[in-house]
Amino acid sequence: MFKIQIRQLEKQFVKQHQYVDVLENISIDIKKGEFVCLLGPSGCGKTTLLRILAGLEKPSLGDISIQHENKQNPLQSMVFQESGVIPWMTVEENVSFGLKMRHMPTDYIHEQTNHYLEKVGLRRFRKLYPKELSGGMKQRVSIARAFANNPEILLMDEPFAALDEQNKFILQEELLSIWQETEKTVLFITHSIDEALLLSDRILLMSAQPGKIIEDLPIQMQRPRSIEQVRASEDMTNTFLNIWEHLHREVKHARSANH
Ligand SMILES: Nc1ncnc2c1ncn2[C@@H]1O[C@H](COP(=O)(O)OP(=O)(O)OP(=O)(O)O)[C@@H](O)[C@H]1O
Repeated sequence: MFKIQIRQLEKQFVKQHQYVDVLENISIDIKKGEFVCLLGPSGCGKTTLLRILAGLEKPSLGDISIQHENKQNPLQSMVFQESGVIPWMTVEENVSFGLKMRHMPTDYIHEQTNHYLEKVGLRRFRKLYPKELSGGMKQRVSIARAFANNPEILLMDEPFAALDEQNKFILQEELLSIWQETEKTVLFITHSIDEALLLSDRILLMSAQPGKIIEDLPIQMQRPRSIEQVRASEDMTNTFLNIWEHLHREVKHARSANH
């Protein structure tokens, strides 16, 4: 059963009075509970694809469908690179915001909020405001809020890109632990090959603009994975090099097309 189906999706934008093809012939099937990473050169349309799935942009052509199993749940939640926390709300209020907006029962809001604050290690900091938090803590708030809202799918746009390496590893582990518990379907954009190898069931590689899916790589290494295991595995090293060469080629191709 596919949770997300994308069929022959195309997207054009008008830039300086000209049509620009940003996404071309994108067809993707994502199973329920899959963790899929999108990896591709800068400007290839990853964020545009996520924004289309979030309902923030319309496709120029093609179809998307997200299976809405429980109509009480929101269809999707999005987590951005820059923290999407609301500055005048405490940590706790930020996490419970979506649930309150949907008028969920008070007990359920408390339960969900406490559970996810615990999962991301923020229970002690529940009364703090975003200006009192580090970058890593703010991203934890965003992740807790996204999962607490119990969406059908999670869309994550480079959520850890601005974090230092240590914080990144800790948040990746926390995210995987929550994902395994909730069995949510996740579509995750990253520029980091290591991150994609650590997190993914599948990596979708995109070409330079106009963005097309040019490889669909299953990552079969057993979980839980640590970055040390990923680096020590010969299979993963080969996949890393394959992706690296692909990105290198695409970036060169994009540069020569621009000159
Ligand atoms: N609203 C818009 N109007 C016009 N052009 C846009 C708009 N949004 C995005 N674009 C263009 O579409 C292309 C793809 O942008 P997008 O942000 O989706 O790429 P990306 O792969 O996510 O890039 P990065 O990895 O650098 O974040 C870029 O050339 C961008 O300038």
